[in-house]
Amino acid sequence: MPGPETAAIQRKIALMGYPCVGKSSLTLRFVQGHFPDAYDTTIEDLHTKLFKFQGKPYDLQVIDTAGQQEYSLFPRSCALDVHGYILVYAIDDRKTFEIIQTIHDKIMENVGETSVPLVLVGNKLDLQHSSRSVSTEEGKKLANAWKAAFIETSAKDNTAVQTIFEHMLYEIESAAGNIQPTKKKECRVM
Ligand SMILES: Nc1nc2c(ncn2[C@@H]2O[C@H](COP(=O)(O)OP(=O)(O)OP(=O)(O)O)[C@@H](O)[C@H]2O)c(=O)[nH]1
Repeated sequence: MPGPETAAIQRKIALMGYPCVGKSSLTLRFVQGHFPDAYDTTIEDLHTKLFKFQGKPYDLQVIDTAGQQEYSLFPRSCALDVHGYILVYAIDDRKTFEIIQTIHDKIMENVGETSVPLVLVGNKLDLQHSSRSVSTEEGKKLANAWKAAFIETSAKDNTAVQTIFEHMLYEIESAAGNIQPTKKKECRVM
């Protein structure tokens, strides 16, 4: 006889960052497995995905936010019941990296907890040889200052996209005391 089914663990994750850094492309790559070929400005989308992490089933809700500029208001949907934040910049666009600090500060102001699970993502890694303008070291340093995980990805080439969400769940579950950190916290870079 089959055993009782394990209920999926529900976690809500928000992607934030300047417009055009690839938040929707990363989300669609992860949720639907493809790279959209047309750019479509996001108002705000909520996606769901069943995902297995460390042998456990997760029911993920992924909020793909409208891109935030310097003076954008903090999205209300990101203020409540969000377990972790994925902050995205594009490695070929310095402005998107500079603004990620402002977005980080707004998260801290609005969520009001000292420790918030965060993953910093440098997207568009496929452009690293032609037009990189933010170094890996700079990304790593910022993530260290925030005590966040760090990863460089390409939604286009499907480089390390799933790893973003594994890092996110690791940050969420270790902050909640549900898993033991395996080693002293450090950046995980692909
Ligand atoms: N080269 C490259 N282009 C990418 C990558 N990810 C996204 N893009 C392109 O960047 C543009 C913006 O992508 P989106 O995913 O719509 O960006 P977004 O951050 O969701 O944008 P907003 O909805 O305006 O906030 C599109 O033209 C994508 O094709 C990537 O990994 N590499």
